Amino acid sequence: MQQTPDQQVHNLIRGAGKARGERGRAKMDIVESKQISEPIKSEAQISHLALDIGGSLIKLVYFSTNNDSSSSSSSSSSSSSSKDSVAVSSGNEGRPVLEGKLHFAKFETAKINDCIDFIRSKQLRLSGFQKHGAPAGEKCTIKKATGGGAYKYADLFKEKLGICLDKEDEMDCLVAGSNFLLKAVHTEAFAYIDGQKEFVQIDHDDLYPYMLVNIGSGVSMIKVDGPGKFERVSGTNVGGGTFWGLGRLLTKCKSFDELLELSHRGNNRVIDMLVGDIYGGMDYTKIGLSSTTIASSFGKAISDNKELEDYKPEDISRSLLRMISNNIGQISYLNALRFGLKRIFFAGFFIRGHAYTMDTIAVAVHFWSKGEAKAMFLKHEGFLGALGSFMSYEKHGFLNLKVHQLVQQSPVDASRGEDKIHDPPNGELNENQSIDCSICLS
Ligand SMILES: Nc1ncnc2c1ncn2[C@@H]1O[C@H](COP(=O)(O)OP(=O)(O)OP(=O)(O)O)[C@@H](O)[C@H]1O
Ligand SMILES: CC(C)(CO)[C@@H](O)C(=O)NCCC(=O)O
Repeated sequence: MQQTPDQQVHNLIRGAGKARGERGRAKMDIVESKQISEPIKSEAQISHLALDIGGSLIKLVYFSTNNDSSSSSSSSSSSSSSKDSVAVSSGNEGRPVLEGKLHFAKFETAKINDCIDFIRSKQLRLSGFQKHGAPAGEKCTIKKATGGGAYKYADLFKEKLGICLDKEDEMDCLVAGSNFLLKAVHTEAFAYIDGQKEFVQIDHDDLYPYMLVNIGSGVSMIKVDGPGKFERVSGTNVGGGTFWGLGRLLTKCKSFDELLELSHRGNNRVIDMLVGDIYGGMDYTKIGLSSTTIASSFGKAISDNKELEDYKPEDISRSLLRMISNNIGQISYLNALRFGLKRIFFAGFFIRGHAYTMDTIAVAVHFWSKGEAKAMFLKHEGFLGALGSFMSYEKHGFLNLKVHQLVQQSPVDASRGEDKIHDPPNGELNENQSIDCSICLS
């Protein structure tokens, strides 16, 4: 009988373990590159899959081995494998170490069948762990999953893919994903200042406490005090779902990216009521408001005597984006102030690496904090929950993950003021989102 790629590697690994007199599962251990030796070659790939099924989007993180020697880590001492073969080395105490990448993909939750087809096409459902005590003949592989959809769609995944979703708490996963990225990926965090991205070096000894603001469909504000130590201190229902929902109704846009794209060309002053509109063109200096400050989002629509059709969709989009980003920036700052936090990391797919969104949030935080607090953003903004879900394989002792810093690619072209991110239609994100790493299997 022909074996799946995953089975081939698992068998290979079992064989390698036996040859060294090992039994069953290995313990968790830190994989140091100097411990990697004796490369073993296989023509197989292996994948661990973790999901975050949110109100708007499903995010996937999965590991696959390199099938190209050129992509194996330069920090590893494992010798290169031939093309189409997998570099499998033995780590500490002969435990198998696989060189590869963490890949990222996303799908609209409303199109969950596309996600199911993707998982099927990549054979991602095959790798995993059999459920203990499952009746003979009942094939069910366990996958880590978080987000509300891990509950809502559990039956669908079981029925269509034979996958049992092992649920992990959403806030736990967001925090685990954020801590992991901030520590392991040195080009992860950046500030957005005057239209430029500036990478922020994270001091591992001075990371906590910080505020994490995850802007998904709704918004969660989490005070993070350490690994696994956090409190969700606030949230708001005016989030990414509000922008996309209202924007779709008001502009007839067919996709989120189209709505975002429109905002590039729009002018919010056509619809927003500015301080100057109220004060006859003057600043209100006494309370620190310039004439161009928005006094009331969408306020001009009261008196313009116009119908919706009379406004340009691009102006509506810009006004809406500004209103929501500004509001989130302000609430985040107020919560940071409650706890004396100076650093606020913004994540979630609402941001979408979009210049105007980041600029508005950063300016709001700067303005309200009088420069005391700093807004920062994350390269893998929308994948915190999915990464945290992936990390829980490690937490439960199934694998040990080590990121290779040297081959981590630059996330964005910092010279570009306006980033346009176009994902391929099949949900997989571009190469520079993937993270080179190795995993030590248990
Ligand atoms: N292609 C897209 N389709 C729909 N929304 C998108 C898309 N790209 C970005 N977004 C924005 O990202 C938001 C979803 O972000 P994210 O995936 O982080 O949250 P979620 O997990 O779906 O939501 P929640 O955590 O509240 O359940 C959407 O509400 C929308 O504003
Ligand atoms: C309900 C969740 C946590 C689901 O991800 C998210 O959408 C959210 O944080 N909403 C905001 C809810 C509130 O605190 O008002």
